[in-house]
Amino acid sequence: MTTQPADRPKAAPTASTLGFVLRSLTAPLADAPSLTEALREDSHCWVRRNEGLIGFGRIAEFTGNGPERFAEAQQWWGEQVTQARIEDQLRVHGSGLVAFGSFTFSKFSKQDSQLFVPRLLLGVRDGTSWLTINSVDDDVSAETARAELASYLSAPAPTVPDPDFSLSTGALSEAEWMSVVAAGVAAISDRSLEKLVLARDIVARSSQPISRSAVLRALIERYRECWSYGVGNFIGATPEMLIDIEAGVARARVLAGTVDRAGAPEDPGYADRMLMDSEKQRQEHEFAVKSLVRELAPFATDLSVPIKPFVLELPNVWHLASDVSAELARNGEHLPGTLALLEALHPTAAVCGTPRAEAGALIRELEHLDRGPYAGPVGWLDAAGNGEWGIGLRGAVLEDSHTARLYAGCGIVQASDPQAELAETWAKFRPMLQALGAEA
Ligand SMILES: C=C(O[C@H]1C=CC=C(C(=O)O)[C@@H]1O)C(=O)O
Repeated sequence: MTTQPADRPKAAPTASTLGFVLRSLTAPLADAPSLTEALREDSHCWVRRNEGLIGFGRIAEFTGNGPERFAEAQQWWGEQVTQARIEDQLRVHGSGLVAFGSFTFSKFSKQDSQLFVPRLLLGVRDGTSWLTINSVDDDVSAETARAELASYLSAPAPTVPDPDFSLSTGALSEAEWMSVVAAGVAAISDRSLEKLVLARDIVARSSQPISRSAVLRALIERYRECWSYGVGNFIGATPEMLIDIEAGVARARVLAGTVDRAGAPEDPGYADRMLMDSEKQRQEHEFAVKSLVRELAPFATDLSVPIKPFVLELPNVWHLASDVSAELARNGEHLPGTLALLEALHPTAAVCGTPRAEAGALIRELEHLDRGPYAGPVGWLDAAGNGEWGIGLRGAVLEDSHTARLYAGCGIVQASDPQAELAETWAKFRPMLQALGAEA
């Protein structure tokens, strides 16, 4: 684990042990640019339906890995928050001191998990816009915040050259991955495993530099129902909400069960028949809902779970979806820590399987893939325990200026067919391939 203010060497102590404190000022912003207008190449991003957060710069950060990554992040964040001086004139979801974060799917990942405090944050919620400026020790004013925003925005949005991509398989070829799926199906029969999620990666290389902001803008505009995220080099648009915590109420959108819209007949009943009437899809979905509910229940006083799912329509696919909500149990004044909650909920059976431990072990054995942040929690949290954390799906890691590694996975149950699952991964790669300009 390393914890440090962003501009100091990696091994530096935390802000609080150095004796300085974070200061955070949130003020309303008149004449704010739209979030997509404000996106710049290195912006941090969390946007859905043109609302959310765009951040600039970093003033403090945590990186860590291994089994303690959530606990260590919680400790780091707790230290920052205890000492922080926060002036929040708005008190809406996303105002005040906020950190962006992304956690790896696996405790065995060689990649880092991260939490960081941006220097500046532009927020929009329910028609209100605000600007938050964070600093270490110095007092900063709303005028400084506005001047800094203007300076960030004076950097021109990059022009997007005609992209020219070549695609290659990642850890496994398509044939190898299909045999992995077949092995997964066999294991379900042999090992009293009920569901397993198997993923694969592909690599998109461009002869031109990839514009991170152009890709995010395309995702925000096309995938309005999804949460478009850009946290470090991990970008995407996820349709799945692991947990949204606002004033003690937690909400999740659980997804599992997929039908490709490409080539689907123009028949209004088609998606319903393929999803709601399919025992395989309903079963796959049920495992995901049960896993979320099982882990959320100990933290909740009141859980509301729909009796049956609905069909969520996205530009690329239809999914079975269930919106779960809960009142979080308080310990005196205190709500459960956001990161402790994330640690308990992650990974659900939408991205791992049932039972969780057996599925996780089999994923490691079969996939030959370090998932990195793919299928891990991605989002933001504030000082009071609010936050929005999606499951990092339909995304890519920008490995360098010309290379994006894309990930997609599928829920495997006894009735799964490897060829159909392979086709489903292509439907799930589509949002990112189109946003990159690598697919029409
Ligand atoms: C694992 C992924 O999707 C999950 C979420 C929705 C539907 C899924 C499915 O039908 O398999 C997956 O559980 C992915 O997009 O990589």
